[in-house]
Amino acid sequence: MTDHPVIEASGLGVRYGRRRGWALRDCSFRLPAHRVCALVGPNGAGKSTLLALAAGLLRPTEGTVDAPPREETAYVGQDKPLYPQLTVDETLRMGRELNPGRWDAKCAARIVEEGGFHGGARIRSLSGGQRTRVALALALGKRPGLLLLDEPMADLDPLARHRLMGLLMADAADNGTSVVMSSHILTELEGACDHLLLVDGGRIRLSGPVDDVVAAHHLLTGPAAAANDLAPHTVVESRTTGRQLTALARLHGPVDTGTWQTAHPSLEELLLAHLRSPEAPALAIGPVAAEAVGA
Ligand SMILES: Nc1ncnc2c1ncn2[C@@H]1O[C@H](COP(=O)(O)OP(=O)(O)OP(=O)(O)O)[C@@H](O)[C@H]1O
Repeated sequence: MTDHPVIEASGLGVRYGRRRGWALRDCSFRLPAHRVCALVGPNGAGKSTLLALAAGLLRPTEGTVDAPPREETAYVGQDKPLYPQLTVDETLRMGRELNPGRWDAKCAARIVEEGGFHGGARIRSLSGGQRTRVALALALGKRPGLLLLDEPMADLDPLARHRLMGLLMADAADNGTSVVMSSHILTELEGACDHLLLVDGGRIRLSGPVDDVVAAHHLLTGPAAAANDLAPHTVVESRTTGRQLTALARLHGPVDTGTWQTAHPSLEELLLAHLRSPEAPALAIGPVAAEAVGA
């Protein structure tokens, strides 16, 4: 495993037309190769835009993005474009013909077989979740170095999602695939992803290895009257219930453990706190271009 980046962006910005605002602005980050990166953010944050840039489907309005060439990249967007008149088997055959020399027929067939539908079924007769499965089979069958997934599991039932996620992660680990996956299902990301990119309002809010980002935050619980104690720290979010205050913070020195109970947040707690506090200072851990680094 090496730490060279699979995607590197510098001052990246996208505007969909002159009269529109910036969908992405001043985004600088490095995503390490051979890792699974979670791309998180509210609706309209810029996640799909970022994935389309990495896939080479969109050109930046400003800045640069370096990513592997298209033949080494598989991209599964939200609107999985399959040919409705083809059967599942014909679709996989097309995958093989389009990817000579690298097509992994076994892997693609396994993903489809787990769905329990017939290879002779026409794509148009499949449900949304079943089509997602075929799109993922096409993407993984390509044996990509970089797999870009835009909310891949959104229309799968919980069991199918759980199984497919397991298969995807095992396959990525076995083959050293770099994965970037956007998702709104925060619980799904915990344990599955080792790198994090949180985007909000077109800007990078958090970036770095998941463990390091979590370790950089503390959940503090203490008396509301002692709120001033938190002044030296970066408070992402604080809430008061009666006389008790709970805060998610990045500490810049010791806290009085006689007054404050401290614990590390779960990834979900951390992400929710940042999503509720879009004005909190950004944090970048690891090698990134200087402009992405915040408090
Ligand atoms: N083709 C387009 N033309 C014009 N504006 C667009 C286009 N695609 C995206 N946008 C705008 O760019 C911004 C970012 O959209 P994007 O789809 O990247 O967000 P997202 O984080 O993927 O959202 P979601 O979670 O809802 O999928 C939004 O304000 C959106 O309206």
